[in-house]
Amino acid sequence: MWPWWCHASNKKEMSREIITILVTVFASIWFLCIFRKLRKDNVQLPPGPRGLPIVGYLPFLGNNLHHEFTKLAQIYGPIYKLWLGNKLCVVINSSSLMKEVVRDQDKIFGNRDTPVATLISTYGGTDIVFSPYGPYWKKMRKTFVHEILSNACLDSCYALRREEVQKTIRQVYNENIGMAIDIGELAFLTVTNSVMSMMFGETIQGETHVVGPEFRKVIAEHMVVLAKPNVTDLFSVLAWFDVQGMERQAKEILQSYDKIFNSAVELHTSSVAAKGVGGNEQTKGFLQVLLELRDHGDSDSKITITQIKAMLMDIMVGGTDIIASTVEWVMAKLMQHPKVMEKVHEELTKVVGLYNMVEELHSPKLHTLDAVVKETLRLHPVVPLLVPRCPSASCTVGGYTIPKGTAVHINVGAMHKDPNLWDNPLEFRPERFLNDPNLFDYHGNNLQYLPFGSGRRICAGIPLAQKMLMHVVASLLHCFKWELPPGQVVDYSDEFGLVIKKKNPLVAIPTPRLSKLELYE
Ligand code: HEM
Repeated sequence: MWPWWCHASNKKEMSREIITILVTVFASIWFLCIFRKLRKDNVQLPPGPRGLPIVGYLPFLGNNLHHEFTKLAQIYGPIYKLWLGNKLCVVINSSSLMKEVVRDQDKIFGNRDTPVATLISTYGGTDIVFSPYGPYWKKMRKTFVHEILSNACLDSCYALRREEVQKTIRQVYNENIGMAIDIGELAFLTVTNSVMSMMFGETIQGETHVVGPEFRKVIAEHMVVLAKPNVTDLFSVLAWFDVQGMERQAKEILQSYDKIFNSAVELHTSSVAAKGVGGNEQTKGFLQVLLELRDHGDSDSKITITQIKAMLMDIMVGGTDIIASTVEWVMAKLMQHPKVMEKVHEELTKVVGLYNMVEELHSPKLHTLDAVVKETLRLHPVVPLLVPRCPSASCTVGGYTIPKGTAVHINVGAMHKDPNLWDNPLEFRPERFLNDPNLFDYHGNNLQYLPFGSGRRICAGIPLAQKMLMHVVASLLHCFKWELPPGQVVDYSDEFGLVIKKKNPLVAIPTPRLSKLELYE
């Protein structure tokens, strides 16, 4: 049940609740007006559960939105609607209807449905994920893809992420052999440190320990704010009131990010001033690349400091928890399927060799591991409802009207388990990705498999995500054998949030696997 219906514990909260009640009365009148208007206009909305007056289906949803949406799909079919407060939500569950949204009408569905706290915490929605479709978004995305995720930039930062993966391997070897460790936490630290290292580059490396722990705390708080439902978004007349205090929280988070980014910019500027731009031979981080565009870019590529910070924030949010959770799911799947684990180990021995460490250049040859990662993302897509879209004009999907401004959830999680598309959909069978390796990739072309979304708003970070995911998983598996602690079984319960995580962390015991122990040093 939703936390904001809880009783008030002090005067301030009581007055908030009185305001809420008053405003809810206005909201219900407003809701009835909309409802009448839709009827009068003869708009045919998709079917869906009725819910209660005023609050709609809100009290019945529970916390695990992705499971609830999939259950409702079994009752109401490939497209259905729900009223959450006076917000109309539509859930799309089939591949053919997803095509209508992300391909046939991709431009109309190019906007996001952005909650108010999200808008505040992302520099007013000026980042890539939440900015509306248009010239501003195009420029931000182009800068990100061409400047940050270009092969040249990613190759030049390889040494930085490689160093972080090796640090993890060293740490596990020196401190954790024979001991149970939390794989999700290990992956999160590795990935966050790699991303921070690439972001700030060698110029301020060594100083990142100053911002490291603080950064991790802010990201964790931000994830909560991005995922938590806010009553203000569901009753538009509440827009003036911060009933749950989430807008205040979002402002605080933004201030924390800003403090960290400002100190990184200062460190960078003083380091460049000390060494001189020409004399600086060190690897450039993303921040330096972007600051150079701010200072020396032409009218097309010039970028403001706020845009830089918003972009860095997307990299932190997109590049840390999502990759770390995927690593944990992959490891969980392998722990439960020892025969597949054996095949992956055989492949690593053959391609990499027990006298070598894994390098990113090995990834294209690790076909079995690639299939394991793909199959894991089919069964456990970490962003199963994608990032909600919002049509910029009223349109038709599956013969039903989707009014302008509706929040549209694309239920990739349900589609990935559709028995009409997949044989034995609930079984873990990586070989389905091995038969024809070109049939499924991460680029959203095959509308049967969309872990990174599809269309214009597809994940912008795929090249980096793919590199890091394969390198981290392959390194953990190549360097160690992993076993569950005695008596433990892998459990697959999950928790809804911006990223779907394992509810109970995967804990496993490593033993060394390499033939040359110096490699661990
Ligand atoms: C396993 C890793 C990842 C997964 C599964 C993933 C998944 C997704 C999904 C499902 C979306 C929404 C797509 C849609 O609405 O169609 C998205 C958007 C996005 N992702 Fe990722 N992501 C990952 C890693 C990353 C990384 C590493 C970065 C950045 C370095 C990143 C940056 C972004 C950005 C900027 C967007 C917004 C794109 C836009 O709106 O134009 N992601 N991601």
